Amino acid sequence: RSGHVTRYIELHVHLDGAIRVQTILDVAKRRGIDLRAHTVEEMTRRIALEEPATLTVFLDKFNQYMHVVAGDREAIKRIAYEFVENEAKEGVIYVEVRYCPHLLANSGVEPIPWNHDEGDLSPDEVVRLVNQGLREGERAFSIKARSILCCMRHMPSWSMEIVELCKKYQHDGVVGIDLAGDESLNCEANPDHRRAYEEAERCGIHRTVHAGEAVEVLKAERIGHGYRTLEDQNLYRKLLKLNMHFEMCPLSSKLTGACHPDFTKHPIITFKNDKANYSLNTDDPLVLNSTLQHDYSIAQKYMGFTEEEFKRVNICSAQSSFLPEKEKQELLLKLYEAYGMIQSTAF
Ligand SMILES: O=c1[nH]cnc2c1ncn2[C@@H]1O[C@H](CO)[C@@H](O)[C@H]1O
Repeated sequence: RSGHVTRYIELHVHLDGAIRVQTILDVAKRRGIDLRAHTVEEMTRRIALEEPATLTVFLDKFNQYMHVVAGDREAIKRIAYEFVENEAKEGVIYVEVRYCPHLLANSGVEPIPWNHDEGDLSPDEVVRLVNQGLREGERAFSIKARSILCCMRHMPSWSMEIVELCKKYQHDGVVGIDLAGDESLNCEANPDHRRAYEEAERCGIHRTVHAGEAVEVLKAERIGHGYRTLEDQNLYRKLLKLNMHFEMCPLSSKLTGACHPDFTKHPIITFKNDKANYSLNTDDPLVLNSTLQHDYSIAQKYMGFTEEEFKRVNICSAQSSFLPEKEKQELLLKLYEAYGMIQSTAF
């Protein structure tokens, strides 16, 4: 992409949807797991979604590889570390990465996911391993990484445990809670999810939710995607007035079938024209076989984005990040400097 913006913030990306294919192959080999795919190309073809499908088909792709890394301490830490390296290479200076600790554990989780036998890796230790990987990555690549823990729509019984983990690690890398998974399961009002979000609010844990209806019920501060809020103009106007932040993922919205595949008619264009508060994100670069650069070039090529709008988007992202106020101001200052909006304070 031609242009000047080279410093980014990413707020909506799934750690388990952002693993390197080579890492999956390496871990499978070490653990003696037969993947029936031996090269990065073969494995990528197996995982990647290339044509528009449904969210259900999209989420099914995780079945191709999650069993390889789940329950494996070394793999989980490595994934987190390499994730930070990937983000740094893309020019990201601050990222909030999300995942569900229960989906990577093999003990203290009911049911144990991915048909694994019971082991001894608990969701709590998963969070510690991810934190370690992220922290080492931060030091090695000089960027900042925080995490968001995901409740899963189909597993309301995990949600209270997730919020307890958010509380436990609130001052140790975890900045928020999310509700992810298949949106055809219409379950914002599920009492377990609801109780978890109430507890999050009570304890000052920041809240984002995949899908927009959830603002009132779950007291979300940000909305994952939310393209369809445009279909309800009253809701959309209300959210604009509230300065609600929308985490937009261009390529993902097409391939998960959330939006019409014609990017030139994409809802993001309306959000842009209305100068809404939103970010541009990859969502799941592994499953989409994509990069943040690719999402930005889609926005530039098909949605009429200018460098000015890219700057505004990243400033909105920093402002809507889940960082404490002081760190948020530091991050904003970095962006203003990178975008030539103030004189560098370095000298
Ligand atoms: O675009 C998405 N919409 C909803 N759920 C998702 C999406 N991408 C990934 N996940 C789900 O979130 C879990 C935790 O990271 C993933 O395991 C996947 O099941």
